[in-house]
Amino acid sequence: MSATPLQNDVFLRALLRQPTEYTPIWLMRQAGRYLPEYNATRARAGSFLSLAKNPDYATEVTLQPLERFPLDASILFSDILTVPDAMGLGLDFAAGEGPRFARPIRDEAAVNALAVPDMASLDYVFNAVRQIRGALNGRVPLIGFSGSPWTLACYMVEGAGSSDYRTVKTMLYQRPDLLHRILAINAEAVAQYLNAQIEAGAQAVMLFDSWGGVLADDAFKAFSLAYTQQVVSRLTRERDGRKVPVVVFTKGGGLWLESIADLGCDAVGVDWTVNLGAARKRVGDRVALQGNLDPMALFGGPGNIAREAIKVLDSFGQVGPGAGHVFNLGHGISQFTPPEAVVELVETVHSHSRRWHQ
Ligand SMILES: Cc1c2[nH]c(c1CCC(=O)O)Cc1[nH]c(c(CCC(=O)O)c1C)Cc1[nH]c(c(CCC(=O)O)c1C)Cc1[nH]c(c(C)c1CCC(=O)O)C2
Repeated sequence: MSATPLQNDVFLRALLRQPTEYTPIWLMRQAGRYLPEYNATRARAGSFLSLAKNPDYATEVTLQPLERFPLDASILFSDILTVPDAMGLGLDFAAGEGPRFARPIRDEAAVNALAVPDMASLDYVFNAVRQIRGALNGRVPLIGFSGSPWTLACYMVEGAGSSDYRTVKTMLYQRPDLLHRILAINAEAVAQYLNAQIEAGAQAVMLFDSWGGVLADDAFKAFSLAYTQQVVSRLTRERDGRKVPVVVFTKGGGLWLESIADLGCDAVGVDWTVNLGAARKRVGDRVALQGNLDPMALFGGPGNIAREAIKVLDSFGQVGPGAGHVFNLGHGISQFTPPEAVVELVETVHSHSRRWHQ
């Protein structure tokens, strides 16, 4: 990997709770359908999957939001479902629908046949990481990511998105042994996958536990948290003399912030239902926090977007010694977001946050 020094490491320092002059910002799903240039590249590629599997296209769309907005981090353009795809489940994105697996894991025979995939089958992801690092040339850090073992299991068992998670929860309550076997395989696969991204040049990594929040309290601990913990404990935490921060984002995880902060990660991502100031009191200075503007606040129109962003910054408050805040949305940006809304958001966060960093 090239040794180009980072020109902007505010994001990495905030995650590590080191002093910064302002609050860094990036947005979940910052490369995506709300950008006309993304839609143009996807049309050339033919489909989402051919875009994501081609490192040239993946590099192009990763950089698109950075050309428009002065964001403080970039995120690998890929998807969390690359791992189950590499396990042979047959991923497909039907037009206008969400993801779908041709061969979901529904019974004991399918669980018996499941294994950690050969990481060589995910080389297109690691090649994209290397190529993006080259194209970034030190502008901002690159975030690698994966789904959490539980969130991946949701898609693997359901075979698609779900409104009630009935299939995977049926397995959870009827045959917890099968679900535990899937989760153990996922934890090992995710750890290898993230370590290979770090090896290829990812400078921070994030685990998306997008469906942790649908679980009952005890089930969250046994089926989500325990396996995220296994992943975090297996990660490479330093590379080329720099720490590689780990962020864990659990959508709907507000009730379990203390437990998530105790995983050994550097930062906890929070959705918009959480009061950031209260969250900070609960986790103390054990971890940095990332979040948490309601993505729909970007539909508020001029002035109102700034007002809502300021509320988030003021809720976190003074970013003194040992504290860290990375501004983000509480979940992915909507495909209907007007790009001008992001201009106002980034400008507001960069300018208003300075008063909290003195
Ligand atoms: C659950 C999940 C998925 N994928 C992801 C998650 C976790 C985050 C979350 O909770 O939202 C993660 C993801 N997916 C994508 C990224 C790219 C990086 C970024 O810019 O943040 C990331 C980090 C690209 C994508 N992944 C997908 C798109 C849209 C595909 C398109 O271009 O048509 C993008 C830009 C497709 C996808 N991928 C997934 C779904 C449910 C869908 C369909 C829904 C939708 O269309 O928004 C699974």
